[in-house]
Amino acid sequence: MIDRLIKEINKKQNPTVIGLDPRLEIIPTFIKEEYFEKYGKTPKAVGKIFYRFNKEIIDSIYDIVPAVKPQIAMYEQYGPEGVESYIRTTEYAKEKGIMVIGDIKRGDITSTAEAYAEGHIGKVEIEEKSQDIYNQDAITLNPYLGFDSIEPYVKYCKKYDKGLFILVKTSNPNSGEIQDLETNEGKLYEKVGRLVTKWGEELIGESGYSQIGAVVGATHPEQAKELRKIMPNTYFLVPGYGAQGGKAEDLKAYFNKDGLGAIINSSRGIIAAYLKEENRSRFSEHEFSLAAREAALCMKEDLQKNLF
Ligand SMILES: O=C(O)c1cc(=O)[nH]c(=O)n1[C@@H]1O[C@H](COP(=O)(O)O)[C@@H](O)[C@H]1O
Repeated sequence: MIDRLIKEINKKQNPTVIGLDPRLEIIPTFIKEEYFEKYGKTPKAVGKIFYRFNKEIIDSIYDIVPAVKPQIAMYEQYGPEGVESYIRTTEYAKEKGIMVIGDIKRGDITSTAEAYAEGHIGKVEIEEKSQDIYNQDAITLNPYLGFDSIEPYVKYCKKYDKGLFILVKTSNPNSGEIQDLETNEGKLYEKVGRLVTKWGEELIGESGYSQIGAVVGATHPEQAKELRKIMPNTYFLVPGYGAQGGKAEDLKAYFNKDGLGAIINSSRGIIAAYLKEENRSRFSEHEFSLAAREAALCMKEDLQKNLF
């Protein structure tokens, strides 16, 4: 998976991933009206609305961006119809040749992790067929339960060429409360970084990077510098650019000298670009996907200018 991702990043000359985090308040009114009229104000309508919105976003960016990262909470909150919308979205992204990082942030004991792993990055046996239900190339995981909660996923990474991005230093303001605690081996996030590196050693691909990556927030460049040293073969998924205040000029430390090693995420900054103050007079709500494309190209340019 990591070799495929790097190939896409190189091909598109763009180390970014667009977050597909739909919320009703950012969806254009004309889309909401269409489906609310047909299905009433129901979870079914919301599922259709999200898919319609995502499909147009994917159509507008699939040729310039290597991957999308749908955040499953936005869909799960609407029950089965929301989850169906998530699955249709990942299916469509794959159809358009764009990679999918499923932001599912799971973490549980081995027996439960087995089910999560089989369902999300393995194949489930139904009707004598094995099926990849969620169409994800990689997923995010929470490592707080230790290696026996991660191991079940590793098996499927090997078997089906999938990847993991494990939370090491998250972007949120309170991340330090636990992640920055001092241990006898440095800060906790450094210790977790070393563990993730060790877990990934047996999954290093041709590119020299492991299929087991790490999540390192764009809002913590100082910590990223330390982690980059500890984790030379680990790819960083870097959320927090844009809406959370992460700036391109701070992101150099997340990359290795080879110009690889990190993929930067932006969700609201791209998919809700048409709602930005400066864009309101330039794009109508019918042009939300044009605004998203322009924002994705701006992000690419911003990174290229400041990083390489
Ligand atoms: O794993 C993640 O993707 C993640 C980790 C983290 O430390 N911080 C973080 O913001 N995220 C996710 O990245 C996305 C950020 O969205 P925006 O702030 O809108 O760009 C959301 O889907 C978050 O759930």
